[in-house]
Amino acid sequence: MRDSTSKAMAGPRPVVFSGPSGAGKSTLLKKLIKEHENVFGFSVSHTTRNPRPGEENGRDYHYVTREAMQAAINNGEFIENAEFSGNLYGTSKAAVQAVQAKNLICILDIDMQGVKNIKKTDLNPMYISIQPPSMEILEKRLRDRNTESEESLRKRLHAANVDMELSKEPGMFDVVIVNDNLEDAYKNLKQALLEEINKVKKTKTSS
Ligand SMILES: Nc1nc2c(ncn2[C@@H]2O[C@H](COP(=O)(O)OP(=O)(O)O)[C@@H](O)[C@H]2O)c(=O)[nH]1
Ligand SMILES: Nc1ncnc2c1ncn2[C@@H]1O[C@H](COP(=O)(O)OP(=O)(O)O)[C@@H](O)[C@H]1O
Repeated sequence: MRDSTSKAMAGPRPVVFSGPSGAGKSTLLKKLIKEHENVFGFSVSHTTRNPRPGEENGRDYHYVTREAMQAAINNGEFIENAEFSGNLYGTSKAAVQAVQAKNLICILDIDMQGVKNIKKTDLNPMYISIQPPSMEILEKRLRDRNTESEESLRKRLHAANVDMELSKEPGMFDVVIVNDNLEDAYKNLKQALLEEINKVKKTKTSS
């Protein structure tokens, strides 16, 4: 039996975002959080990859060594963790609690392994998949982003193929958004979250 009391106390239902690297998750999430900063909070993951130009420790990720991260995982500090493209990534319990303590909708940006592992927990989020219009467009966007080496690009494109296949499994996601035109994708995203956004706004104005 799941403990509904602790969930009710944990605040609004979290939202998990997944989809291939380069699909546009960060772009859409940043827009969403900027427009609704009193509604959404980002679960800041840990990673062993290096920060990209413009990324900030503690805001985009907690950048850590593999040794430190493995020790924290062994210590039971993570809800889930995964190896992606040669690096460790994970959601700490503290990252989610920090958002829930503010009574915000907690947003998780995680890969497919993370989605599968979160499904085994009692977090009970809504699952949204962000997909590119095609593999060709995905590759172009990833190349134009200019953040990856040829080796990393190859790994990401391979993972994207696997991800896009796994995403087709019925029931894996509550909502699938194809990010072709950015403004249209953003509108669809807001529409999918409208009910949850209104719920949070209502509790804020009535308290
Ligand atoms: N399982 C899991 N995946 C994560 C986590 N944080 C980020 N990811 C995923 O790791 C992958 C790589 O992320 P990143 O290095 O930021 O590259 P990008 O997706 O190309 O911008 C993406 O699919 C993210 O969704 C996490 O805490 N857990
Ligand atoms: N709808 C879109 N049309 C064109 N370019 C896009 C669109 N959405 C995102 N991008 C660009 O594609 C690249 C990958 O997007 P990003 O948000 O980093 O993806 P992810 O977080 O899923 O890896 C970025 O350079 C971003 O500016």
